[in-house]
Amino acid sequence: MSHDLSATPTLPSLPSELAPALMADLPQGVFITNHLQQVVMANAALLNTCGLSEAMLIGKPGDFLLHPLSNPQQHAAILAALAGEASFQGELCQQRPSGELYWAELHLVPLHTATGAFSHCLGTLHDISIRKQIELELQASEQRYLDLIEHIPAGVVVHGAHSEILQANARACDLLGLSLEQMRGLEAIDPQWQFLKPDGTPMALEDYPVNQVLRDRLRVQNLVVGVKRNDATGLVWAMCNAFPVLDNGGQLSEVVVCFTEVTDLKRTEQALRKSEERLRLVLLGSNDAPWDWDLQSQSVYYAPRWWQMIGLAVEEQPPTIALWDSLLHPDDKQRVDASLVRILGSSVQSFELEFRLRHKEGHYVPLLSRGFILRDEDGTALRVSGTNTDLTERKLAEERIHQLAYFDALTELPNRRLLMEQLRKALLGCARHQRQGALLFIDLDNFKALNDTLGHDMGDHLLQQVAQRLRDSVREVDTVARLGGDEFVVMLEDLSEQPQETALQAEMVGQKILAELNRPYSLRERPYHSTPSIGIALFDQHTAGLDELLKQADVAMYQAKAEGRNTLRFFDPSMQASVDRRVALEQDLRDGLQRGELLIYCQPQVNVAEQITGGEILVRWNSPSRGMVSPAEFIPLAEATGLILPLGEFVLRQACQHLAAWAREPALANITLAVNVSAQQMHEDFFVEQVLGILLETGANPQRLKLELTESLLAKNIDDIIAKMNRLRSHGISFSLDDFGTGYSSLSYLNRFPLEQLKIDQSFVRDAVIEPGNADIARVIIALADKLQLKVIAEGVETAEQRQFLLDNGCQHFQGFLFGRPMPMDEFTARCQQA
Ligand SMILES: Nc1nc2c(ncn2[C@@H]2O[C@@H]3COP(=O)(O)O[C@H]4[C@@H](O)[C@H](n5cnc6c(=O)[nH]c(N)nc65)O[C@@H]4COP(=O)(O)O[C@H]3[C@H]2O)c(=O)[nH]1
Repeated sequence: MSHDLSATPTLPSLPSELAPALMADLPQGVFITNHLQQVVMANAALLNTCGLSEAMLIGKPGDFLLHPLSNPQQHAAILAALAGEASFQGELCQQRPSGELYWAELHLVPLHTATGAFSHCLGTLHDISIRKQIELELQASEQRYLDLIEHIPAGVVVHGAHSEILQANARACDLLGLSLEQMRGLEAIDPQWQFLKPDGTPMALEDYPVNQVLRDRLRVQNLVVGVKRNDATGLVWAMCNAFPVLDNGGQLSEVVVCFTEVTDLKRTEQALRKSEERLRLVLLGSNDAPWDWDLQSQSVYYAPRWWQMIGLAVEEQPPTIALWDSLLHPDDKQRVDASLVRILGSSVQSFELEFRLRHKEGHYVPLLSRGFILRDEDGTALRVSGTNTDLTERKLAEERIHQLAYFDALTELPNRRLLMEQLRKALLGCARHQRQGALLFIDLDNFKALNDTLGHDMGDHLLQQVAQRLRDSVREVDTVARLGGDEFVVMLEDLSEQPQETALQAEMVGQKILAELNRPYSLRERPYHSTPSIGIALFDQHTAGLDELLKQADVAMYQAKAEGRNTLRFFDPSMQASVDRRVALEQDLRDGLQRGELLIYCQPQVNVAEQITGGEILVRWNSPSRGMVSPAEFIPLAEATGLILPLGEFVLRQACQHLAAWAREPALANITLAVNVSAQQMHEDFFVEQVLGILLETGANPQRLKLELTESLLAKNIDDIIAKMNRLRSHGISFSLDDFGTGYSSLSYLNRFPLEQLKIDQSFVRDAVIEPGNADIARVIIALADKLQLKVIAEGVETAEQRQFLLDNGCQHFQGFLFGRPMPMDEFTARCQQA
């Protein structure tokens, strides 16, 4: 501000008249004070700047420069300069008389005479208000900028064009662990910096954000760097954005680097990555197959293991939910689809479902699918993720455990435990279906002797063969179990509703088993003969305890043993008695057939005019010991024992012989005989040949032979039956469907059978005039026959009223006591001849 006096110039000798003129033209304010510090001269520019007139200034002291707003130190320096002690240069705040403040730059230079005496002081005053204003604004702006960067939450470092740090805010100092003083001047290549890449490895110098900008002059955006600090904090992570600042000439002048700390984020990310890695390893090791289903976009992700589980290469097919659905086992589909709809529509967060998916090789893989559901605030499912676990091994293990727990290891038959469970279920089934069942307790005779003489090995071998034969002797639905040792149990379910019939069915199976187990065995190439003793107990919904039932069968088995072994016995004495009776009847029937005790009767069939058009052949058994036995009694027995085959053949032959004999008599030549054919006969391979053979042998006219089939016969092996009927039909034989309306024949394929006639069952006829329901059925049958272009005949017509009803409804053929009971053939022949 003030200068050394020795450096001040001396006043040049200037013609005094030139000085005012010179000063008047200067644009700068100039004034001169004398050694008394009075203003002696001032130019117009000065007066203008100060807002003073010459009168206000000339001759006045130079203290007009001392404005109270300016610095007191400046005042002293100005006064010293005016006194010639030193020069002055400075910027001061001044005030015009109008009160207006302005800034001025003041230069004061003391002038000396040639002898060195102070004579004058030369002053220049320049209004710098505008410049000052700009400077102040710049300062304020600078301050604002500094305040701004100081307060933003990011760290900001400003580098110069050579990477040296010019400025840094407190957040940057804090983040980088250095004070502003330590930072200023530091260059980006300073070894104090140690930056790391996102993966934690050291970052190359040229990749430091500031160096990238210096090199490329391009922004660096969102670069994550790790900063190693020398304090306890260790490593911090920051997201960096850096950009170049260019000067007016387009040259890079600064690089600004902004840091946002992301240490927490980075740690979370690292933790997440670790957790993902752990999850990946766990999944790799766990064998589970992850999947993910975005319900909104319907996009699905299946992990490689998912594909592998069902034998497909990854994405061998488009990964869709439809693919999964198409691989579902048909038996699981409905359940699983319904469960998913229910689960997604509810508020549950997780679920477990078991199902099977089709493997590429065709088999199904059992899977447990565990899923987690992501929902929005309204509870709508957005996404489902989970894993599939292959249950093959577990299922096999469960099966093995089940096998061990419920099956006998030697024979692989169910053991006592499983038998008891099945028995419990069977008893419940009895109550539901009103059907009875039977328990057959089978014990091998003399098994202990075999074990003792030939060894346990042979004993085991025999038991295995017995098990197989038992299995082969019963239906799929029946149970064969081994209780232990040589004790077996066969449980028959769903037998008849009638105790007598149930006993018969059980006895049949028992006989079959007896016969099967009596066949010779081969024990290691050695022939062996074994017999069983069988005890039978029947059960129904009233049977009390399982153990009690088993004991009854056991007791019956001991009874069989006591009665000489190799036989069967019923627990219930009345059952036993009925079985005994039945066995005797069977033997008698067999003998009776041999001895010619069977004969045929015929019942007339008439038309509307009550003329005999034919007759139904009905067999009779004239037993010397039993009298005339009804076919209702012995036909079921004949069917159960297979005797129906020779019996049926006998009846057919007898009928054909009569037809052949009648052919020559005009009164009889047109009579048609209907012969009942049982299902067993029809299912015999040679049946067609047998019928044709009898026709050939007797010479009967096939046109006069009608075969009566029952409805139930048409339910099994339909194609075979149709083929046989067609062959017989092609020879002129006709068919009538007996007992129509009592069976379950499906009307939908009735027209596939080459029938000629439907026979309305007598039960509908009997009550047709009493019970409207039966009348309706009879009407429907007649209408149906009409629709199918079949003839219709009503059987069991006993009254004129019944006949009239049938006639009124369109039935034109009748059979029943009203027209004649079944009668011996001679009688029938005579009646036809009389007509
Ligand atoms: N209440 C009443 N009954 C009447 C009337 N008209 C006829 N019947 C009886 O009804 C049965 C009609 O024979 P089905 O339905 O074929 O029923 C026959 C048939 O299924 C079977 N059957 C008879 N003979 C043979 C045969 O040679 N072979 C086969 N497989 N079964 C036969 O035995 C069943 C019973 O024969 P049957 O005792 O002779 O009994 C005959 C007959 O006597 C009537 O107006 N009122």
